[in-house]
Amino acid sequence: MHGAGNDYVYVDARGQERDWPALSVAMSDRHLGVGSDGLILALPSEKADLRMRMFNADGSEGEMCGNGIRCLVSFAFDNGIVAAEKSQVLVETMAGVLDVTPLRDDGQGMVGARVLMGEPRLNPPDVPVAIEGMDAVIDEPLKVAGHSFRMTCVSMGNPHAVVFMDEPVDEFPLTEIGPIVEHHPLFPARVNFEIANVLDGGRTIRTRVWERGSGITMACGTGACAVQVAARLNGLAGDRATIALPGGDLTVEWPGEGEVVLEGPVATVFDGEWVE
Ligand SMILES: N[C@H](CCC[C@H](N)C(=O)O)C(=O)O
Repeated sequence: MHGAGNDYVYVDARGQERDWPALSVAMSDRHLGVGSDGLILALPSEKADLRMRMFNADGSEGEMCGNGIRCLVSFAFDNGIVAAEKSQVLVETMAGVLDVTPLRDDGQGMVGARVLMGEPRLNPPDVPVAIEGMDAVIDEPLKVAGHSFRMTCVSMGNPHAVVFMDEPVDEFPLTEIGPIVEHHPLFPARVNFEIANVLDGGRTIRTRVWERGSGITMACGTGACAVQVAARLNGLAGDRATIALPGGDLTVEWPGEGEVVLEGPVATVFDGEWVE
C-alpha cells in the first residue's frame, strides 16, 4: 500500500514473533524483495482499536508514520482486524494513541483519511537545538558540504529538520546532502530532513524529503506536518497548507496550538502471501 507514493508492506502480525527489523530490510529491497520504504505491522492493543509498529528500509523503528497510519486503518478494515464500518479508529503508536477518521468514496471504499497527529514537540529531546523563543532553530547555521542551513526542528514523535530555501527543491542535491544531515552529530537519534519552497503566500509548500532510515521517499506524512508547523512558526504560512510532494499532495492544519491535522490519500497496490 502507499500514501502519496510512500509505500510500505503491511503485515497482520497478530500472534507472530519475527525478526521484524531484518524482515523490513529483506522486504524493502526493490530488487531482491517486495520493494518498499519499509514494513508496517498491525498488532493488538490494550488501549486502542489496534497498534502500529513501523520499520524503515534499514530496519530501524520509527516512532510514527503519517502516511502509514492511514493505510494501516484501510488494511485493518480489509483484513477484518477492525470493523469496516467504524467512522473513527484509534491507533496506538510510539507517538501516542492517535485518532483516524476514514474518508470513503460513494462505494464505501476507503480513499483517504484525516489524522489527529498529536501536538508538535517544539523543543524536542530528540532534536537538541539552540532555542530562539518558541522557534526551535539552530542558532548557528549548520554547515554541511559548503551549504549553510538555518533549520527549524520539530518532532512529531519522530525528529524532523526543516530548511526553507529559495533554490527550487528539485535542483537541490538531496541525495548527497540528505545522509550527511541525517547522521549529523547534532541529532542523537538521527533525523528526517525536509527541504521546502514556500509558494502562493504559504498556501502551498513544495517539499522533498530525505527520510531517516529510508532515504528519499515520494512523500512523508510526519514530514509534511513538520513543514507546515515550521512554516507557521517562521511566519511563512497560515493555519493550513497543501504540502506538494513528489508523490502527491498532503494537507496539514495547525493553528499554532493543539493537535496537527493531516489529511491524505490511501491506495492498495496488491496483496500477497510471504512464503518462508
Ligand atoms: N522515516 C521516519 C518514519 C516514517 C515517516 C514517514 N514515512 C511518514 O509518513 O511520516 C522516521 O524514521 O522517523
